[in-house]
Amino acid sequence: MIVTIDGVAASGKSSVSSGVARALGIPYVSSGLLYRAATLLGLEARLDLGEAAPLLSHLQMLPLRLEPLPEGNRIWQGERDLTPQLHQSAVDAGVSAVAAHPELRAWVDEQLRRLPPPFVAEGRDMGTNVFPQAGAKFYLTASPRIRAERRAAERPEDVDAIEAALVERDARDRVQSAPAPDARVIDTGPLSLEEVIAEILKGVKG
Ligand SMILES: Nc1ncnc2c1ncn2[C@@H]1O[C@H](COP(=O)(O)OP(=O)(O)O)[C@@H](O)[C@H]1O
Ligand SMILES: Nc1ccn([C@H]2C[C@H](O)[C@@H](COP(=O)(O)OP(=O)(O)O)O2)c(=O)n1
Repeated sequence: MIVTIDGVAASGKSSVSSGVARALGIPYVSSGLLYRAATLLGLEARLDLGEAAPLLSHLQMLPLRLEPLPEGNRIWQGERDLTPQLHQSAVDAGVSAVAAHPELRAWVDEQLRRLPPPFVAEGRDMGTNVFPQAGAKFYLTASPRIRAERRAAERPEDVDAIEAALVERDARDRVQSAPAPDARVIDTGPLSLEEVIAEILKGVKG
Protein backbone atom coordinates (compact mmCIF):
# COMPACT_ATOMS: atom_id res chain seq x y z
CA MET A 1 0.00 0.00 0.00
CA ILE A 2 1.16 3.52 -0.85
CA VAL A 3 -0.71 6.60 0.46
CA THR A 4 0.30 10.01 -0.95
CA ILE A 5 -0.19 13.31 0.90
CA ASP A 6 0.79 16.34 -1.19
CA GLY A 7 0.11 20.01 -0.59
CA VAL A 8 1.38 23.56 -0.40
CA ALA A 9 4.11 24.77 2.00
CA ALA A 10 3.25 24.44 5.70
CA SER A 11 -0.17 22.93 4.97
CA GLY A 12 0.50 20.20 7.54
CA LYS A 13 1.89 17.46 5.27
CA SER A 14 4.57 16.07 7.58
CA SER A 15 2.54 16.26 10.83
CA VAL A 16 -0.48 14.69 9.14
CA SER A 17 1.60 12.02 7.36
CA SER A 18 3.31 11.10 10.62
CA GLY A 19 -0.08 10.67 12.34
CA VAL A 20 -1.60 8.69 9.47
CA ALA A 21 1.46 6.45 9.17
CA ARG A 22 1.54 5.77 12.91
CA ALA A 23 -2.15 4.85 12.92
CA LEU A 24 -1.57 2.47 10.01
CA GLY A 25 1.63 1.07 11.56
CA ILE A 26 3.73 1.91 8.47
CA PRO A 27 6.58 4.43 7.83
CA TYR A 28 6.17 7.82 6.23
CA VAL A 29 8.58 9.44 3.82
CA SER A 30 9.19 13.17 3.62
CA SER A 31 10.38 13.91 0.07
CA GLY A 32 10.91 17.63 0.76
CA LEU A 33 13.78 16.79 3.11
CA LEU A 34 15.81 15.45 0.18
CA TYR A 35 15.34 18.76 -1.69
CA ARG A 36 16.21 20.61 1.50
CA ALA A 37 19.36 18.50 2.09
CA ALA A 38 20.52 19.09 -1.50
CA THR A 39 20.01 22.82 -0.93
CA LEU A 40 21.91 22.85 2.37
CA LEU A 41 24.88 20.99 0.88
CA GLY A 42 24.88 23.29 -2.16
CA LEU A 43 24.86 26.38 0.06
CA GLU A 44 27.64 25.02 2.27
CA ALA A 45 29.79 24.35 -0.82
CA ARG A 46 28.96 27.89 -2.08
CA LEU A 47 27.57 26.49 -5.34
CA ASP A 48 25.26 28.45 -7.62
CA LEU A 49 21.87 26.81 -6.94
CA GLY A 50 20.69 28.00 -10.36
CA GLU A 51 23.00 25.47 -12.03
CA ALA A 52 22.11 21.79 -11.85
CA ALA A 53 25.29 20.01 -13.04
CA PRO A 54 27.80 21.14 -10.35
CA LEU A 55 25.23 20.54 -7.60
CA LEU A 56 24.38 17.08 -8.87
CA SER A 57 28.03 16.00 -9.07
CA HIS A 58 28.61 17.40 -5.58
CA LEU A 59 25.67 15.33 -4.26
CA GLN A 60 26.87 12.21 -5.99
CA MET A 61 30.09 12.44 -3.96
CA LEU A 62 28.15 12.80 -0.70
CA PRO A 63 25.45 10.11 -0.69
CA LEU A 64 22.51 10.89 1.59
CA ARG A 65 20.39 8.48 3.61
CA LEU A 66 16.77 9.20 4.46
CA GLU A 67 15.72 7.58 7.73
CA PRO A 68 11.90 7.31 7.75
CA LEU A 69 11.34 7.46 11.54
CA PRO A 70 7.64 7.55 12.56
CA GLU A 71 8.02 10.69 14.72
CA GLY A 72 9.90 12.64 12.03
CA ASN A 73 12.21 11.73 9.15
CA ARG A 74 15.95 12.37 9.43
CA ILE A 75 18.58 12.84 6.73
CA TRP A 76 22.12 11.60 7.20
CA GLN A 77 25.23 12.32 5.21
CA GLY A 78 27.57 9.61 6.53
CA GLU A 79 27.68 10.11 10.31
CA ARG A 80 26.36 13.68 10.09
CA ASP A 81 22.68 14.30 10.86
CA LEU A 82 21.63 17.17 8.57
CA THR A 83 18.05 17.33 9.90
CA PRO A 84 18.38 20.17 12.46
CA GLN A 85 19.65 22.52 9.73
CA LEU A 86 17.09 21.75 7.05
CA HIS A 87 14.40 24.22 8.15
CA GLN A 88 16.48 27.37 8.38
CA SER A 89 15.41 30.40 6.32
CA ALA A 90 18.41 30.19 3.96
CA VAL A 91 17.31 26.68 2.96
CA ASP A 92 13.66 27.82 2.60
CA ALA A 93 14.84 30.61 0.31
CA GLY A 94 17.04 28.40 -1.91
CA VAL A 95 15.08 25.16 -2.10
CA SER A 96 12.66 26.13 -4.90
CA ALA A 97 15.57 26.86 -7.26
CA VAL A 98 16.99 23.41 -6.54
CA ALA A 99 13.58 21.72 -6.94
CA ALA A 100 13.12 23.41 -10.34
CA HIS A 101 15.96 21.38 -11.95
CA PRO A 102 14.70 18.24 -13.74
CA GLU A 103 18.07 16.57 -12.99
CA LEU A 104 17.63 17.16 -9.26
CA ARG A 105 14.04 15.93 -9.39
CA ALA A 106 15.23 12.72 -11.07
CA TRP A 107 17.88 12.32 -8.32
CA VAL A 108 15.20 12.60 -5.59
CA ASP A 109 12.67 10.41 -7.44
CA GLU A 110 15.19 7.61 -7.88
CA GLN A 111 15.81 7.46 -4.12
CA LEU A 112 12.08 7.48 -3.36
CA ARG A 113 11.19 4.76 -5.87
CA ARG A 114 13.78 2.45 -4.26
CA LEU A 115 11.83 2.40 -0.97
CA PRO A 116 9.88 -0.79 -0.21
CA PRO A 117 6.11 -0.24 0.32
CA PRO A 118 4.00 0.06 2.41
CA PHE A 119 4.47 3.76 3.32
CA VAL A 120 2.89 7.20 3.34
CA ALA A 121 4.76 9.60 1.02
CA GLU A 122 4.43 13.38 1.39
CA GLY A 123 5.55 16.27 -0.80
CA ARG A 124 4.32 18.04 -3.92
CA ASP A 125 4.27 15.45 -6.70
CA MET A 126 3.97 12.14 -4.86
CA GLY A 127 0.51 11.40 -6.29
CA THR A 128 1.15 12.80 -9.76
CA ASN A 129 4.70 11.97 -10.76
CA VAL A 130 6.49 9.69 -8.31
CA PHE A 131 3.77 7.24 -7.21
CA PRO A 132 0.89 7.62 -9.70
CA GLN A 133 -0.12 4.04 -8.83
CA ALA A 134 -0.80 4.93 -5.15
CA GLY A 135 -4.03 3.48 -3.79
CA ALA A 136 -5.09 6.60 -1.84
CA LYS A 137 -4.15 10.22 -2.61
CA PHE A 138 -4.73 13.40 -0.65
CA TYR A 139 -3.86 17.08 -1.17
CA LEU A 140 -3.72 19.54 1.76
CA THR A 141 -4.40 23.27 1.52
CA ALA A 142 -5.00 26.18 3.92
CA SER A 143 -4.91 29.95 3.51
CA PRO A 144 -1.46 31.57 3.57
CA ARG A 145 -2.37 33.40 6.81
CA ILE A 146 -3.29 30.24 8.68
CA ARG A 147 -0.18 28.46 7.45
CA ALA A 148 2.00 31.41 8.49
CA GLU A 149 0.41 31.48 11.95
CA ARG A 150 1.13 27.77 12.39
CA ARG A 151 4.76 28.22 11.31
CA ALA A 152 5.15 31.27 13.58
CA ALA A 153 4.25 29.02 16.51
CA GLU A 154 7.31 26.88 15.63
CA ARG A 155 9.87 29.60 14.78
CA PRO A 156 10.82 32.93 16.32
CA GLU A 157 9.91 34.90 13.19
CA ASP A 158 7.36 37.56 12.32
CA VAL A 159 4.08 36.14 10.97
CA ASP A 160 3.83 38.70 8.11
CA ALA A 161 7.35 37.86 6.92
CA ILE A 162 6.60 34.11 7.08
CA GLU A 163 3.37 34.61 5.11
CA ALA A 164 5.15 36.60 2.38
CA ALA A 165 7.87 33.93 2.09
CA LEU A 166 5.25 31.13 1.90
CA VAL A 167 3.32 32.90 -0.87
CA GLU A 168 6.53 33.40 -2.83
CA ARG A 169 7.57 29.76 -2.41
CA ASP A 170 4.08 28.54 -3.45
CA ALA A 171 4.44 30.56 -6.65
CA ARG A 172 7.92 29.18 -7.40
CA ASP A 173 6.79 25.58 -6.66
CA ARG A 174 3.57 25.83 -8.65
CA VAL A 175 4.74 23.75 -11.62
CA GLN A 176 5.19 20.55 -9.57
CA SER A 177 2.45 21.28 -7.04
CA ALA A 178 -0.79 20.53 -8.92
CA PRO A 179 -3.06 18.03 -7.15
CA ALA A 180 -3.44 14.64 -8.81
CA PRO A 181 -6.84 14.42 -10.56
CA ASP A 182 -7.71 11.47 -8.30
CA ALA A 183 -6.54 13.16 -5.06
CA ARG A 184 -9.00 14.21 -2.38
CA VAL A 185 -8.37 17.90 -1.54
CA ILE A 186 -8.70 18.78 2.16
CA ASP A 187 -8.71 22.37 3.45
CA THR A 188 -7.00 21.96 6.84
CA GLY A 189 -7.85 25.57 7.86
CA PRO A 190 -11.00 24.85 9.87
CA LEU A 191 -9.79 21.45 11.13
CA SER A 192 -7.55 20.30 13.97
CA LEU A 193 -4.55 18.11 13.21
CA GLU A 194 -6.42 15.12 14.68
CA GLU A 195 -9.46 15.83 12.48
CA VAL A 196 -7.33 15.92 9.31
CA ILE A 197 -5.69 12.62 10.27
CA ALA A 198 -9.10 11.02 11.00
CA GLU A 199 -10.48 12.25 7.66
CA ILE A 200 -7.58 10.68 5.77
CA LEU A 201 -7.79 7.42 7.70
CA LYS A 202 -11.48 7.22 6.80
CA GLY A 203 -10.56 7.70 3.13
CA VAL A 204 -7.77 5.10 3.24
CA LYS A 205 -9.93 2.46 4.87
CA GLY A 206 -12.79 3.24 2.44
N1 LIG B 1 -5.37 21.24 11.16
C1 LIG B 1 -4.08 21.11 11.00
N2 LIG B 1 -3.62 20.33 10.02
C2 LIG B 1 -2.29 20.22 9.81
N3 LIG B 1 -1.33 20.83 10.54
C3 LIG B 1 -1.74 21.61 11.55
C4 LIG B 1 -3.11 21.77 11.81
N4 LIG B 1 -3.21 22.61 12.85
C5 LIG B 1 -1.97 22.93 13.22
N5 LIG B 1 -1.04 22.33 12.45
C6 LIG B 1 0.40 22.54 12.58
O1 LIG B 1 0.92 23.21 11.42
C7 LIG B 1 2.35 23.10 11.45
C8 LIG B 1 2.90 22.92 10.03
O2 LIG B 1 2.76 21.59 9.67
P1 LIG B 1 3.90 20.73 8.92
O3 LIG B 1 3.49 19.32 9.15
O4 LIG B 1 5.25 21.17 9.28
O5 LIG B 1 3.57 21.16 7.41
P2 LIG B 1 4.34 20.84 6.06
O6 LIG B 1 4.96 19.49 6.20
O7 LIG B 1 3.24 20.89 5.02
O8 LIG B 1 5.33 21.94 5.89
C9 LIG B 1 2.69 21.98 12.42
O9 LIG B 1 3.17 22.57 13.62
C10 LIG B 1 1.32 21.34 12.66
O10 LIG B 1 1.23 20.72 13.91
N1 LIG C 1 7.95 16.28 -3.77
C1 LIG C 1 8.45 17.49 -3.54
C2 LIG C 1 8.73 17.91 -2.21
C3 LIG C 1 9.26 19.15 -2.02
N2 LIG C 1 9.53 19.94 -3.08
C4 LIG C 1 10.19 21.24 -2.91
C5 LIG C 1 9.21 22.38 -2.81
C6 LIG C 1 9.43 22.99 -1.44
O1 LIG C 1 9.64 24.40 -1.55
C7 LIG C 1 10.68 22.33 -0.89
C8 LIG C 1 10.58 21.90 0.57
O2 LIG C 1 9.44 21.11 0.74
P1 LIG C 1 8.91 20.64 2.17
O3 LIG C 1 7.71 19.80 1.92
O4 LIG C 1 10.03 20.09 2.96
O5 LIG C 1 8.58 21.97 2.95
P2 LIG C 1 7.30 22.87 3.14
O6 LIG C 1 6.17 22.05 3.56
O7 LIG C 1 7.08 23.47 1.79
O8 LIG C 1 7.74 23.88 4.13
O9 LIG C 1 10.97 21.22 -1.72
C9 LIG C 1 9.24 19.55 -4.37
O10 LIG C 1 9.45 20.29 -5.32
N3 LIG C 1 8.71 18.31 -4.57
